[in-house]
Amino acid sequence: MSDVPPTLTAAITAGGQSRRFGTDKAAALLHGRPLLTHVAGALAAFPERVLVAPPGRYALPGWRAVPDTRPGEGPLAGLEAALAAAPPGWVAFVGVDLPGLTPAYWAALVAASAGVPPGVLSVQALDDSGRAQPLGALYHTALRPRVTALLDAGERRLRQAAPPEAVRTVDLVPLGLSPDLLRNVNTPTDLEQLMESKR
Ligand SMILES: Nc1nc2c(ncn2[C@@H]2O[C@H](COP(=O)(O)OP(=O)(O)OP(=O)(O)O)[C@@H](O)[C@H]2O)c(=O)[nH]1
Ligand SMILES: [Mg+2]
Repeated sequence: MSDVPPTLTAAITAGGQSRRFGTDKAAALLHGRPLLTHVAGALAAFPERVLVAPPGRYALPGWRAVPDTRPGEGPLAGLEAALAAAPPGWVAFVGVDLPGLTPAYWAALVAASAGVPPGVLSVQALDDSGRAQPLGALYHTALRPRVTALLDAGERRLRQAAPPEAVRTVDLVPLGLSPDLLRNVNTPTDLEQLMESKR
């Protein structure tokens, strides 16, 4: 069965506390729709869709709810749960606070994952300062033992999930995509600024 393409999985990590936002930012409205709905909409074409969140917190039709392996331990722990829940292959991993990501953004990352050497286990877009973005990125399920070992050792930074040599970066600009897509919402002010910029 080695000629069957591996399954693409979309995973939204939504187990955060929104401390900086003040209320649950997944439910905050942008252009009349919750941030969670924006994020999910961009990933609707993925054949597998999982939502890593506390049981019962959100109802997202078409998405399989998966509990955290380590509740409250942050997005790196959310990635561990996502990689455990996904069939072997690439996982598009995103938070609730990246409402600007589009199907074209994800298609660019998926295209960049095709034919990478076996050592490449993550595909990450470059932001407007040229830094690879670990949230809103692809991770291969082969990273799962590494992520578990990192968490066991006390690491909590998502950026550590893949070592630099295992990351394929994607420059969005030559693809006609704006790094502005990566603007994320941590505070109410961040959301207000997104509302002012047109979609
Ligand atoms: N599954 C899971 N997701 C998490 C966890 N902590 C944060 N996230 C998610 O990771 C994404 C980015 O995290 P943050 O921007 O730090 O969100 P947050 O932790 O809710 O907000 P702050 O409390 O302000 O840091 C969001 O989608 C969060 O819901 C967690 O423990 N488990
Ligand atoms: Mg946080």
